[in-house]
Amino acid sequence: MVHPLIEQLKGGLVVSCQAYPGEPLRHPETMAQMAQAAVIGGAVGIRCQGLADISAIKGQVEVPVIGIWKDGHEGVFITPTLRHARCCMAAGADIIALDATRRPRPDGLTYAQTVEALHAEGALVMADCGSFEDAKMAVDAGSDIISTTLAGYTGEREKTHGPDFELLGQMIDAFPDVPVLCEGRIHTPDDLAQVMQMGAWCAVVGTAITHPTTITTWFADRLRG
Ligand SMILES: CC(=O)N[C@H](C=O)[C@@H](O)[C@H](O)[C@H](O)COP(=O)(O)O
Repeated sequence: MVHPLIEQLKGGLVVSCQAYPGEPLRHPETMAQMAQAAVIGGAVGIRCQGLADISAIKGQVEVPVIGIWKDGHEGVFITPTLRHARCCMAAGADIIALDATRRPRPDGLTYAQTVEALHAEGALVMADCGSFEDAKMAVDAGSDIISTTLAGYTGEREKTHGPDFELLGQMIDAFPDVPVLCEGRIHTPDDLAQVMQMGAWCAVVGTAITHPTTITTWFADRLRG
């Protein structure tokens, strides 16, 4: 049985609103404004980072919020421990996304133990996977959603120019009973249409909608040839 909150995301676009450390837009109110703007444009959900951003965004939008807490930048850093996940929950996230790779976690728990503890506390868990093997592990652990988020970032798969269509297809084929979300390098409406046509439950778009510095480089680089 798919939870009603996850059902709400079906067939839709989730917009990731994140600004990175040191960037001009890194402020909870700014991210909350970004999230509101995305919802007005048709986002059915928001993904966001950090406890302050999660609570600021939850205070402004009605759509489900997927919360993460990035701590560090190497190895397991997306909601790396049970403590980080619990804090995201307490900040108001409706769904907690976690690094769902097979790498060791800083608190010594396995991914499955982390999911079990979170489920016992009533949380919904999204698995940020980097490979098919990760996805299998995440499904076995009972994840509520599995996603291609970390494909191309863990050394297990090549970083494709656009979304990792191959991994997405493998996940959709192998796990027909689990919602499979496509996230990572969806840069155009055509990419989005393609992943949804392949059978993704929903898709997350970040950079192409909410990261103006990168979008600017896409244009400015053309001028430099
Ligand atoms: C690998 C990693 O750390 N991904 C992060 C996860 O939250 C974000 O930096 C991405 O922006 C997000 O996944 C959306 O992807 P894209 O920005 O490519 O649409």
